[in-house]
Amino acid sequence: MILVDRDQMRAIDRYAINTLKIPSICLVERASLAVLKHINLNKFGYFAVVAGVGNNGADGLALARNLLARYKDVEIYIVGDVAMASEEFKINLASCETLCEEIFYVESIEDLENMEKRLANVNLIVDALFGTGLNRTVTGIYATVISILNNVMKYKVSIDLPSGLDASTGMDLGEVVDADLIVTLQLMKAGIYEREAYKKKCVIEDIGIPQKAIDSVLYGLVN
Ligand SMILES: NC(=O)C1=CN([C@@H]2O[C@H](COP(=O)(O)OP(=O)(O)OC[C@H]3O[C@@H](n4cnc5c(N)ncnc54)[C@H](O)[C@@H]3O)[C@@H](O)[C@H]2O)[C@@H](O)CC1
Ligand SMILES: [K+]
Repeated sequence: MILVDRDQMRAIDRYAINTLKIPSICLVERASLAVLKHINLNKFGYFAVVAGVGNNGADGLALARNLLARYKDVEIYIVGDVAMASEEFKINLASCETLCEEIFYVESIEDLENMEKRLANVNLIVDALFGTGLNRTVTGIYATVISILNNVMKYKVSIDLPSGLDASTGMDLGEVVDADLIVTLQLMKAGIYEREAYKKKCVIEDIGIPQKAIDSVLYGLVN
């Protein structure tokens, strides 16, 4: 099995997007469908997607949109400054706004309390706060959100990485989402593999990044 650290995975993403000209939004869509594949829609009908404003959040919003397209109940919680969001996030948010009545921007203590209360009603929480972009300790509102997710005792699916886990070392960067299932994208992250508890809950899903991107970044192969 190929293991990649944070920098390697991000370089592979960049190679696929910049050199192989695969639109980033297509990778995000593939990521969302890869996660959807692992959700039992007969068992779960009421979802919360908790999203940061990077591309992990974009994956989460694309998943929310795909769940909404299947007439599922979805509440969306956004943590972070939307003005600073990635393009892929903004595109998916615009679509979610047309489909979903329940988009909550989590900024204040009242917002956190409201989120905690409402999460008691959902069946499944999607963790789309941080993926490979996480590069420092989780503090402040993000740490509180992760504590709430862990306290509500609902089934949790993390996209790419449990938010708070260092993709390279497997160290906890503060609070970490206690995921029931991790759908990691394209390649196994060294940080997940390091931690038995996470590794055994993790599946790897192809999102269409060509082998050429992997060979080029990991082995310096170019043709
Ligand atoms: N186009 C792409 O690059 C792709 C990205 N994908 C998804 O996007 C993820 C990477 O996305 P991003 O690079 O946007 O990053 P993330 O969405 O993982 O994180 C968002 C941002 O949070 C900030 N951040 C880091 N540590 C923080 C902390 N402790 N507290 C607060 N903010 C913090 C960083 O500025 C980072 O860019 C992957 O894990 C994967 O889920 C996939 O959809 C495949 C394609
Ligand atoms: K995540």
